[in-house]
Amino acid sequence: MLELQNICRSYSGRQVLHDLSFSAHPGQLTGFVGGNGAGKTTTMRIILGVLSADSGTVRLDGEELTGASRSRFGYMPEERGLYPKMQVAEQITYLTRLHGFERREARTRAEHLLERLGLTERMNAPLESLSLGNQQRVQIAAAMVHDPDVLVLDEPFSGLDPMAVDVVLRVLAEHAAAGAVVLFSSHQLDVVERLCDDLVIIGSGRILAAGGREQLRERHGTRRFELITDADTGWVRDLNSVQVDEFSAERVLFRGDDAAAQQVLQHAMARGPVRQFRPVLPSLSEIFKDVASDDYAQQSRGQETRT
Ligand SMILES: Nc1ncnc2c1ncn2[C@@H]1O[C@H](COP(=O)(O)OP(=O)(O)OP(=O)(O)O)[C@@H](O)[C@H]1O
Repeated sequence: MLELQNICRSYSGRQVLHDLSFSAHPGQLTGFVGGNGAGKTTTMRIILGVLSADSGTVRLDGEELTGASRSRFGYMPEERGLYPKMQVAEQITYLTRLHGFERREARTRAEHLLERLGLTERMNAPLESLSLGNQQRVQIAAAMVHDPDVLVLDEPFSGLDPMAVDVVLRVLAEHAAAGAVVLFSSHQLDVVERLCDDLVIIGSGRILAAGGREQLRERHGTRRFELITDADTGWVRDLNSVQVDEFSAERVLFRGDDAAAQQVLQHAMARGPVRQFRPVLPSLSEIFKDVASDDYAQQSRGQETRT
C-alpha cells in the first residue's frame, strides 16, 4: 500500500499542500481528482521523489521510500518527454534497457506492451508522426514497461478518444489486477467515474474526500429516491416532507428521509401500480461538484476576509 502522511509543501513561502494524507491500494485503480491548481502534480512529484515535501512521509508497504524502492515506480509526468524523431518501438526498447533488461528481452517487452496499447501498426514510425492520442499511449508504455509495483500517471486520459480510453483503461486495470498500485490524476470525472475503484478528491491542497467509489457515494451527497408509476405523480410535489428535484408526469425524483420515502411509496401504491421505486445514489461527478464547490466557497470567503 502506498501511504502519504501529513505532506506539506510550499513554493516561495506559499503553502500549496496542507497536511495531505491518503493511501492507494495494490490491485485497485485510484483516481486522483481536483480542479486546476489543486495540487495533484505537486503531490505526484513528491510521491516520485522528483520534488521533496517540506514535511510528512511517503511509505510503501510501511517502509519510507528510498531511491532503490522508487526504481520500482513508473511515472508518466504531465510534461511528456520522449524523443520525437525516434521510432516508437526503438524508443520503448531503449527505455526498457535503462531499467536493466538486455536488448532482446527489452524489445520483446516493448513490442508486447505496445501491442496491448493498440500500437502494433505504428511501432516502426517516428513518435512525432503519430497522432497526439497515440503519442499519449506511447508515453503510457514508457511509464510501465518495467512492470512497476507503483504506477503514477498524470492525466493519462487527456486527449484520448473514447475507444483509446477503453484500451488504456484495460491495460491499467490489468496492471492493477496483477498487484500494482495504480494512481492517476484526471479532470475527466465521467472517465474517473467509470474507471476507478478508489477516489481521492483534492481541493486547494487539502484532501476533501477519499475512499471506495461506493463508499463515497453512500457517505457524500444527497441520497434521492426515484418513483415511476402508471399514474400521475404530481401529488408528490404537494408533500412537505420531501423535496422534488425532477418531475415528469409518471416519474419523480425526490429527496427526503427514509420514513418520508416509505410514505411516498405507500401513497403511490394506493393510487395504482408502481413500476419502480429505488434509492438513487449521487454520481461521483455530483459528489465532486458538492465537495469542490464547498471548498471553492471557503476559498472565496477566505479571500474576502483577507481583502
Ligand atoms: N514550480 C512552482 N513554483 C511556484 N508555484 C507552483 C509551482 N508548481 C506549482 N505551483 C503552484 O502550486 C499549486 C498546485 O499546483 P499543481 O500543479 O500541483 O496543481 P494541479 O492540481 O496539478 O493543477 P492542474 O490540474 O492545473 O495541472 C498551484 O497554485 C500552482 O500555481
